[in-house]
Amino acid sequence: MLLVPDAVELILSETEALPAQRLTFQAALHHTLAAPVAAREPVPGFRASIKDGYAVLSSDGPGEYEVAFEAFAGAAPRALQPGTVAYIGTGGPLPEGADAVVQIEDTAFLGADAGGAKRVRIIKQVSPGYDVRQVGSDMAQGETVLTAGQHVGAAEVGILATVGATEVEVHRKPKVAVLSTGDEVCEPGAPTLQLGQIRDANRAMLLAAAAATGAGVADLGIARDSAATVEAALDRAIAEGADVLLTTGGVSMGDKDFIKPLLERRGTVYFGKVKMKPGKPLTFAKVPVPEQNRSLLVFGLPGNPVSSLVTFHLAVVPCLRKMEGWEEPRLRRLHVRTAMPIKMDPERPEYHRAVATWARPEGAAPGAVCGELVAASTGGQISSRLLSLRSANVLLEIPQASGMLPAGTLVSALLIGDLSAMPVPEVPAITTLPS
Ligand SMILES: Nc1nc2c(c(=O)[nH]1)N[C@H]1C(S)=C(S)[C@@H](COP(=O)(O)OP(=O)(O)OC[C@H]3O[C@@H](n4cnc5c(N)ncnc54)[C@H](O)[C@@H]3O)O[C@H]1N2
Ligand code: MOO
Repeated sequence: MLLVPDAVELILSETEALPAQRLTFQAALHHTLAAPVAAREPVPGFRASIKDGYAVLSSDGPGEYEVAFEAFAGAAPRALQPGTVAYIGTGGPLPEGADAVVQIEDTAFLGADAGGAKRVRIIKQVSPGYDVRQVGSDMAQGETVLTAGQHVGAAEVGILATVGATEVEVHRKPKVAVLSTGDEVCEPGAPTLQLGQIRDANRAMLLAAAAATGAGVADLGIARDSAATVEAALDRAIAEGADVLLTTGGVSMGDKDFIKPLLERRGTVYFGKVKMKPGKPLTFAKVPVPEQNRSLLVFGLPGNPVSSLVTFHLAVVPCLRKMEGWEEPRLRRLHVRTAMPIKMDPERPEYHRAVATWARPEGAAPGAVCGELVAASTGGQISSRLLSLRSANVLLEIPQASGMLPAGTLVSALLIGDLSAMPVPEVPAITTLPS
C-alpha cells in the first residue's frame, strides 16, 4: 500500500499549473504570478530628500546662508546657486546644484533680513549624498521586482502599484466541486433525523476548506447510493467547469461503494488505498473530458468526517496549490515537542491532530531567549470525532509502531493552519545585542 508522501508525489506528477490569465493588480491579490514583473522606470525617478531640511552643496560647509527658494514634493525646483540653500520637504526633488540635505534639527532659522530674504545657519557638515535617495536606489530601471511563482499579498500589490504594473499575468485558480454520497446523509438543517440518518458535515466543511485555499467552489449536493446518481453528479461537475471533484463516502469495502467502479469505468484510478490513519480508502483518479481537451481530477475522500478533512489537507491541498502556480506545493513541516503521551498504531502511520503553540519552559527568566513549539493532542482520534480537528493547526506524523510515544518527544508535524492562536509572549524584547 502507498504511503502518504508517495501518494502526494503521484498526485503532483498528474497535476499541472492552470493557464495564466490577465488581472488588474488589485484583483491579483492572493494569486500566484505566472510571469515576472520588472520596474519600467527607476524608483525614485529623481534624487529625493529623505528629510525635511535644506538642500545644500555639501562643499559649502557650515555657516549662514540665504534660503533661495523652497523645493516641495511634487514640483520641479529651480537650480541652486553655490553659497545658497533651498528649503526642501521629505520626498522633494533635490535641485540641480545641490548634492546633500541637512535636516532641520541641524540648522537654526535666522529669520528674514532687511531685504526680506530668509536666512538659516547650517550647523552640520554633511558629505555628498547625505540624506538623499539616489535615482533607482529603491528599484533600478528594468530590475525584476517580482518573479513568476510569487504570491501576491498586500506588499506585492504595493510593489505592482509602485512600478505602474496595473495588469499582471497570474495563474487561474482551480474550481472545486464537492459531492456528498450516502442514503443516510441529510441536509444539515433537517428538522429531525430518523434512526440511522446523519447530518451532512462533509460537504459544507470541504466547500469551506476549498474556499479557504482561494479556490472557486461548486456545491453538487448529496447523491443517493446508486451508480446512476453518482455518475450524474460527475457529469454535472464537468458541465460546471470544475477542475477537481471531491466526493465523500462510498469508497470503502461496502456493497454500496460505487465511487471506485465508476471512476475505473470513466477514467484512470491511480490509487484506491493509502497506508494512513485516518483516510485509508483515499482514492485518486483522472477522468478525461475529451470535448474540452482536459481532465477532471477526482479525489474519492472517505466518508468519516475527520478522514475527509485530513485527506483534504494531505492530498488535495498540494494539488490545488500546484494548480494555482505554487512552486513548492507540499505542506510545510515543523518539529514540535509532544505535550502528552500519544498512542501509536501498529498498522498505519497516524496523522494525529494537535494544536501547536510556542511555549517557554516553566520558570524561564523574563526576557530569556528560550522556548519551542509544543503540540497538545486534540484528544480522541477516532475518525468520526470531528472535535479532534477543532483548532488543530498541525498533523503530527506518528510512525507506525506499537505502544506509547512518551510526552516530550520531538516529532515532525505538517502545518495545516496558522500559529495565530499562540499566546502573546509576556516580554517583547528578547534580542540580545552582541557585546
Ligand atoms: N470492511 C471494511 N470496512 C471499512 C474499512 C475497511 O478497510 N474494511 N475501512 C474503514 C475506514 S478506515 C473508513 S475511513 C471508512 C470509509 O468509508 P466510506 O468512505 O465508504 O464512507 P461511508 O461508509 O459512506 O461512511 C463512513 C462513515 O462516515 C459517515 N459519513 C458519510 N458521509 C458523511 C457526511 N457527508 N457527513 C458526515 N458523515 C458522513 C457515515 O455515516 C459513516 O459513519 O470505512 C471503514 N469501513
Ligand atoms: O481510514 Mo479510516 O479514516 O481510519 O476511519
